[in-house]
Amino acid sequence: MAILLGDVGGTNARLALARNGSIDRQSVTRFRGDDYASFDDVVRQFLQEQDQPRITAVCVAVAGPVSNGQARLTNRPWDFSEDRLARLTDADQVRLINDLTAMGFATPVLSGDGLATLRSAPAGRPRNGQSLVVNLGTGFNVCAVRSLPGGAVAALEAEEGHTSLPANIYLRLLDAVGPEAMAGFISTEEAFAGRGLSRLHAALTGTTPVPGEQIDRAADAGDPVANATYDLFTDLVGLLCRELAMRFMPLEGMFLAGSVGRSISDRMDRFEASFLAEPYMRHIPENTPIFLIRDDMAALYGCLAALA
Ligand SMILES: Nc1ncnc2c1ncn2[C@@H]1O[C@H](COP(=O)(O)OP(=O)(O)OP(=O)(O)O)[C@@H](O)[C@H]1O
Repeated sequence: MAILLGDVGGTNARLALARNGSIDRQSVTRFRGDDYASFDDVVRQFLQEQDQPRITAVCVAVAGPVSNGQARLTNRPWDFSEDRLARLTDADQVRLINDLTAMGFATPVLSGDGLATLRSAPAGRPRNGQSLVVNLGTGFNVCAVRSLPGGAVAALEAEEGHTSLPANIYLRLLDAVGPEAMAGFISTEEAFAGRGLSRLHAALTGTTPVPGEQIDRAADAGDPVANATYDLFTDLVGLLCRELAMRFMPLEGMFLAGSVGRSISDRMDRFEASFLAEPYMRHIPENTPIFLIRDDMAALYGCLAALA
């Protein structure tokens, strides 16, 4: 008997089994979305690889909006339904949740190697039980988290990636890339997900977009334009996180996540300079610690917590 857990992003899907209240690490498997026509195919293949265990419950985190037991990935044409998953797995209990909501549910259990402190805040700072997960991956989104009595948390759904860019970020980008290239930077997600980093690099080099991991490798190898792209991108992430700090007041911490989020973690001096640049109400970002979620399984922990 096992619980089936899933974390489905625009690029990757991770599946795992949980037994006796904890995730079986051996079972965690990553599937590339491009290799499958549907999520049902991924589930079938995973269960076959795991010798068809009896599934009692399912929770799948999806990178897209969820309502009435249905969900659709924002960055891949896959749809999900609790009823269909129940039929496919024979489980009695099936729950679909947003992937950032899952990350929010995971925040209380992340520790050790799974979490790095990128920026400390004063120990005696005011506390308010609020934190925020900020994911920069194939997509962009946030999850506001509030502690509840007894160690539980409330994790709020949002579609922050589909908000308009703040004016200060828009103007910095306009200055760097010119009006023609600005047409692509229409929303927060278009600027801050992986394709935003790629688009920025393409605009600065005058070439076609390449994946973020390629820009990251070029920057590590000392390529000047890749480094200039990362410097500007990190400045912009700092400005955006200042906006998010004002909107959500996450005095317990802001948790950066996603492959793109992880790739800026060695540029925290630049991040901090723009995070704290605005003098008005600076005490709020100053009192906000910044963490990096390094654990690839974070959303899976959140799925398990969501079934509890
Ligand atoms: N080292 C890296 N540096 C910069 N960008 C990267 C790096 N590795 C992967 N990416 C980019 O990150 C994005 C994938 O993000 P992630 O690995 O967090 O996947 P995901 O879980 O599928 O995303 P999401 O949950 O947002 O849909 C792609 O745009 C990819 O090109």
